[in-house]
Amino acid sequence: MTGGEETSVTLDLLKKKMDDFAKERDWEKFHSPRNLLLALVGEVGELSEIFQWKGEVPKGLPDWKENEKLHLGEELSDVLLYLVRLSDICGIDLGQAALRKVQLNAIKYPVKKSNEEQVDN
Ligand SMILES: Nc1ccn([C@H]2C[C@H](O)[C@@H](COP(=O)(O)OP(=O)(O)OP(=O)(O)O)O2)c(=O)n1
Repeated sequence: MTGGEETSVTLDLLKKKMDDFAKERDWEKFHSPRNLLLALVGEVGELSEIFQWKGEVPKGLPDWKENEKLHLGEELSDVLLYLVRLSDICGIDLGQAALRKVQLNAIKYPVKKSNEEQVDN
């Protein structure tokens, strides 16, 4: 189910691939923040359609056919690629921003406190 030659995929590599893709087609004019956001939301919709009406599905999707998983990978990728591109076009370092957010989450939800909350619930 691999679609590329790269062994290590980084956000920077995906950013570069999207930039090359747009430049080669002279599509940079279409990749405005608003257009990319709308494209991203559209792809989230396509991703949601895959799960729509299925009810809850077990982790790992053991009963799914290979072509269904391939399709899921494609829609997840569209979401990721537009998110990476939107971040780049907005001048946001997505990797650094996400790392910072993980740290903020840990401060907001300390381990001990969240364990106590689980017991309370
Ligand atoms: N102006 C565009 C159009 C497409 N893409 C790239 C990013 C996405 O990864 C993918 C989206 O392509 P489509 O709009 O053809 O969407 P799908 O691949 O989901 O096809 P469909 O909507 O027919 O299922 O192509 C892009 O960067 N800029």
